[in-house]
Amino acid sequence: MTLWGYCDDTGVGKSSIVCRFVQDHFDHNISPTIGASFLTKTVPCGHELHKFLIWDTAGQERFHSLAPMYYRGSAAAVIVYDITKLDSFQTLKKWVKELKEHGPEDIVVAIAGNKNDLGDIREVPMKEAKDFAESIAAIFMETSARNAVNVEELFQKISKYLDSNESFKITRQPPPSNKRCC
Ligand SMILES: Nc1nc2c(ncn2[C@@H]2O[C@H](COP(=O)(O)OP(=O)(O)OP(=O)(O)O)[C@@H](O)[C@H]2O)c(=O)[nH]1
Repeated sequence: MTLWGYCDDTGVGKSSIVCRFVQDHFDHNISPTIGASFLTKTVPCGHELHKFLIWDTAGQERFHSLAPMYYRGSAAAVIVYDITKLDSFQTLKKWVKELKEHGPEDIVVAIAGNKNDLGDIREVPMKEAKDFAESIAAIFMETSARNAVNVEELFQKISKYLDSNESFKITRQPPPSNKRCC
């Protein structure tokens, strides 16, 4: 799975979403990603465990050319924009186009409108983003890594979607006896 998104000034919150998902933690002073970070998390899904192998890619423009290295081998891609930055939503559309043209044919696309705790300075209406996601058959959720809103749910939704699709590539592991694991 690959996460990416881009915003001119501060980041859209990709690393913060992954940090919330993997460690249930939010760092106000998180550093910009250089290149990409790799993290894993195993979550229960029905009677199985799903192991997420996550590439958190850098949003800065100088790293854009590296993106194909990460999405080419991915079963799913989460494209993140910042609901308070219209330009990040416009950039998301460019990434969707690139993914459709150069990404794996069956890649699952999820769109996350992050920072929804900042709704009072919102620039991207939720309906516009939802309609766009529907038009490309993508999963859509507004999230807040800061307030832990919809982050777990986003990954659960992707997990369920991939589970219902025979061609998914997330590693399956046998569940341990009576034990939940993360
Ligand atoms: N209010 C609010 N701020 C957030 C949220 N998520 C991230 N941030 C802040 O946004 C800034 C950028 O977050 P990052 O997680 O580094 O963003 P990124 O997309 O990984 O950035 P790059 O690594 O540069 O691509 C940081 O100051 C975070 O604290 C959120 O849900 N709400």
